[in-house]
Amino acid sequence: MSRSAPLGAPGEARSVLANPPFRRLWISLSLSSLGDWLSLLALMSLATILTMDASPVVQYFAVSGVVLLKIAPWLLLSPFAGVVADRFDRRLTMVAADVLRGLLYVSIPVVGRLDWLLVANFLAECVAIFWTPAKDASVPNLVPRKKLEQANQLTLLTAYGTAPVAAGLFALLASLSTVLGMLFPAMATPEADIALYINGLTFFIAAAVVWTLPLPGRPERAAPAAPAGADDDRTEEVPLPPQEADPNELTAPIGQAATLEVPAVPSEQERKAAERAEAKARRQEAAAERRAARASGDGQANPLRTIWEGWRFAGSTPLVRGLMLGMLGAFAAGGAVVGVGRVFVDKLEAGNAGFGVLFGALFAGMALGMLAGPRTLREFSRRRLFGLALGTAGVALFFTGLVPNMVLAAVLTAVVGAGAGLAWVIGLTLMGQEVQDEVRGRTFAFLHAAGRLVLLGAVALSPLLAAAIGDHTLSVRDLTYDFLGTGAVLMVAAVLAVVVAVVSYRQMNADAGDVPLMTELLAALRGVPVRTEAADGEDTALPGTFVVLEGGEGAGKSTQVQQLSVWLREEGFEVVTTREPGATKLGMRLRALLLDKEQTGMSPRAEALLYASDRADHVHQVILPALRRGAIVISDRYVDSTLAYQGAGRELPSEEIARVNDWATGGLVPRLTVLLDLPAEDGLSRLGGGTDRIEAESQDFHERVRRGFRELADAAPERYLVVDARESQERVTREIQRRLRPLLPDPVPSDSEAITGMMPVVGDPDGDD
Ligand SMILES: Nc1ncnc2c1ncn2[C@@H]1O[C@H](COP(=O)(O)OP(=O)(O)OP(=O)(O)O)[C@@H](O)[C@H]1O
Ligand SMILES: Cc1cn([C@H]2C[C@H](O)[C@@H](COP(=O)(O)O)O2)c(=O)[nH]c1=O
Repeated sequence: MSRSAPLGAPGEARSVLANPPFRRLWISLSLSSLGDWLSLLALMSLATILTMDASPVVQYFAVSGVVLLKIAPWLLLSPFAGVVADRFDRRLTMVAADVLRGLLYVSIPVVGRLDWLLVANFLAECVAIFWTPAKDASVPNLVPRKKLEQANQLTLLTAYGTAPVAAGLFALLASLSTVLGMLFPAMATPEADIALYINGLTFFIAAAVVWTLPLPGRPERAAPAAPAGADDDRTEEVPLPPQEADPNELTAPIGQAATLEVPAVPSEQERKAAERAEAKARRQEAAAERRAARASGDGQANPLRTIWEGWRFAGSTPLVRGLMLGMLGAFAAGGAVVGVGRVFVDKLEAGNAGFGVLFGALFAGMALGMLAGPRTLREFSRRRLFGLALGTAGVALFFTGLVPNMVLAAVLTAVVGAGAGLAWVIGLTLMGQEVQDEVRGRTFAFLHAAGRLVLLGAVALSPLLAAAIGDHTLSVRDLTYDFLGTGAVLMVAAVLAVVVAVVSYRQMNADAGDVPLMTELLAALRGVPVRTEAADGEDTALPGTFVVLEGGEGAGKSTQVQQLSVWLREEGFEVVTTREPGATKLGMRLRALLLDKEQTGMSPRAEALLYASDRADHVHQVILPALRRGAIVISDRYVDSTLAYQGAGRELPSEEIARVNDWATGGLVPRLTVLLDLPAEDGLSRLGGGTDRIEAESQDFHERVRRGFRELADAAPERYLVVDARESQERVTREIQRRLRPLLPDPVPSDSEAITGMMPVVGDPDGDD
């Protein structure tokens, strides 16, 4: 994930709010949230007042009915809401939803009956279901990616920060009820009625504000015909004539499609290549149109299919899976707290005041977590922080349940709130960044639906569980311990939160590089970065697969790169083959310098830095763009070559080389490194013709290089495949295929035909399939 400056300083909040469209959305969200909380309090109070003469059971059901009817629609309608958010004009959806909700809330005091209160409350919640994913999915359309975290912090701050404001407002209205009753004699319950009118008004204002937002008419859909250009600003993809190319003209690695500035007077070969590329683009465009028509029938996509796709997506990437799991675990734990919280406080003999304190501590903690957490841990990996925050909340909750003491409970509840708030803001941010616009609405809708289901289940089951466990007093000699059923439920919820935190941490940390957690945490607390952008967030969630072939001279790397690329393209993948040094324009110049035998006396450090410099450009220009669009990148040499040649060969300290290269590459680590292992003598004897500056080094040097490579592979066997390069070429290829196959993504999705078709096949300079 990119390092966006978290909120916490006024300047940071201002920088997000300086964006006028987001500022307008935020104002409308603040108003709607304030209205929502106010209406909850007003409806519960109204339900109590309207059932004043009924039995306590009816009164209990009336009040809890308000809450249940707020939750139930989410279970029924959420999936459809996601489709609406992804298919329809999000601005219109939000405006219509705000107006409808405003009308419904205003109608409650006008009608003044319990049955209509419950129905209108239910209907308003049904409408809110369509509003929420439309809003969630719109935020990334209004703010730059790097500011998403701040934007989400602000919207969450509003969502929860307005709760105490609404409570204060309602309390004020309640304390003025006598005066209000005199001013508005027609109102039976002036504070609740006025709260509901205010609520209605906030929704009308919100609708007017949203109407002014510059949201796209319909959500952006991925353009299947031009995926390669989606991430960068290239204008034209032209297949290169690989080997004959003039190094000064080309910026691409071997056999790779690259961006070319078409020369004013193109050569015959370039003209043909451009014609072929144009013809291919036309074919791809036609195929994309056919696919789009097939997918949408008469322009209308099948909603069930779209829902299914959204559902499948939610579980298809470790990151989203980890996030979903973590957030749902948090809902379950939160539901248990809500379910037993009031009784728990009673058992501590703290009554309503105590409940108020815990309520306040939770919200204060959440605000602190959302605001200060990302700021304090600015340098910490967001993927790791999510699980860590959740785990911290779980541990605090465990001790809240274990130690039945009101003061301690208040402090620990604040910690629970801080952890939950931090996890929530990070979770939403990561989802906003990682989930494609096309399915973002559905993903958020599923999160809301599943979250409410889990919440409802936890709220309903936790009191039963507490009752089943019961309260016990344990005595050991003079010591007694009150073991509360409610406390036990909190501990169970805490264990669940910790387990979920660990699982989601592991899922999301899978690609996050190998910086030890404590090292990173301590560095982050000191404000020192130990990770770089590529090692975290965005770049580790890259859809592509990065594979490197390493080995000494003549080991067969280029041969295997070629074999693998042919195989993978046949399997339907987009493949980018590349090499070091010399994959970019700058790299070609560096290569010429580095391998020039005339270049005598180069210092080992300068040599290492030049290779690292070539690599930095390579990663930035070639590797990352390809990985971002989902390609399989196969590189002939990478960081290990510097560690082996300049580290072991030139005897430079390997930690220093690793550090420089970590910085140069942004921490990008290959998914698999294949080491073609061969005695130096055998490899050198395979090379015909003259030698370059490095090949010309002594046999001792090359033997040290070989040992260097082997030590690297031995140290991290899970990331390496070591192959005996004396075996036949075919055998070596088969061995690599066997190891690589399980690491490959699913076979190409139906609409990526255009992607694979676009890439030239190695050995086929035409670039045609
Ligand atoms: N498994 C093998 N057995 C025998 N010869 C091989 C094998 N693999 C490749 N060769 C031959 O060895 C020579 C060097 O192969 P290749 O260029 O693929 O090696 P390389 O590792 O890329 O070399 P360099 O160090 O120059 O980058 C070529 O002539 C190639 O045909
Ligand atoms: C990436 C890298 C390479 N080298 C050396 C190894 C080779 O002798 C040449 C590259 O040429 P080839 O095409 O792979 O034969 O450069 C190095 O010393 N350090 C590196 O980081």
